[in-house]
Amino acid sequence: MQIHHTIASLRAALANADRIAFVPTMGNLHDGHIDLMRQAREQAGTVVASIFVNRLQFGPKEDFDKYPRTFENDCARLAAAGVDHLFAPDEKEMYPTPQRYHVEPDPAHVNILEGAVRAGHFGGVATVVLKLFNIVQPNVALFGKKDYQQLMVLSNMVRELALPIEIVAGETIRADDGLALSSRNGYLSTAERAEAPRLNRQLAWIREKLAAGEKDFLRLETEAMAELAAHGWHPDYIAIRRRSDLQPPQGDESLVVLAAAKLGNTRLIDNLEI
Ligand SMILES: Nc1ncnc2c1ncn2[C@@H]1O[C@H](COP(=O)(O)OP(=O)(O)OP(=O)(O)O)[C@@H](O)[C@H]1O
Ligand SMILES: CC(C)(CO)[C@@H](O)C(=O)[O-]
Ligand code: BAL
Repeated sequence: MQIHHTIASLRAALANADRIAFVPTMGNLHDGHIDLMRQAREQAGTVVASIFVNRLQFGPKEDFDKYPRTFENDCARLAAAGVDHLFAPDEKEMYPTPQRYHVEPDPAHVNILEGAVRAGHFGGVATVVLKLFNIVQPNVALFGKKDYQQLMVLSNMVRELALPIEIVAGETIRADDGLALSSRNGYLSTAERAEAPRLNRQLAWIREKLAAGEKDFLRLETEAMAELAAHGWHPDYIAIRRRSDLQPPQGDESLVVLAAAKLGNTRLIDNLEI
């Protein structure tokens, strides 16, 4: 695997690539990331991953400074997964001057759920991903469903800006007890880690109730949040939405139930398609 810290080096290496599959990450890699690399390998002859902790998508009180950085380990995992090129720029390379040109996603897509809690987050994600797309110029890019709203926002960006890139969604990879793998799981204490699968269990409970014909979405959302709160969580939302644009369902659409909640100092998200 070749490691590139500059745009010039990556561009030179990719000059003759035929078809490129790209997986952007913020590092501290786990099996969820590695599954995306595996799918990327099936998509194209050249696989590019990136590691960049993007300041633009973190709020002032969020965990940018303490976000886990495990570069050596990540490189070993990417090489073992058959990644051809790793792009790992520092902040000066990505943002040599303050980033003044920003992507402003559709407010209807970002003023809800994660975006309502993390103001400016999806603008920061869209801006860095568009810039990474311009640097890598992939044919296909892969993102995990764990970050369901991110996937929706980026799919819409690609469509509205007519980027010639196919977006492929990877299923959420979970621990045996159901907890969605996430770099932020590493912040959990032993007791919190034992409690953490309850988030997924509440989503599964909602899915079961819906399958059994329950129609009162608000009751399910409220009861699931109350159950979390009773076990020491601070839920931001549990919401049953239509998959296409994450708005409240109007009729017979395909649904997804999404959740975000804090356990101690750690904020976890998860979702289940219904
Ligand atoms: N459990 C998972 N299964 C599948 N894909 C995942 C999983 N976790 C993360 N991804 C995907 O990996 C890509 C990079 O994500 P990122 O580096 O932010 O990892 P993360 O574990 O989600 O970290 P964080 O704790 O910041 O949410 C994104 O497309 C994300 O959706
Ligand atoms: C897509 C991404 C790499 C942009 O920084 C990040 O939001 C992530 O890791 O999901
Ligand atoms: N996995 C999404 C990146 C973030 O939480 O900032």
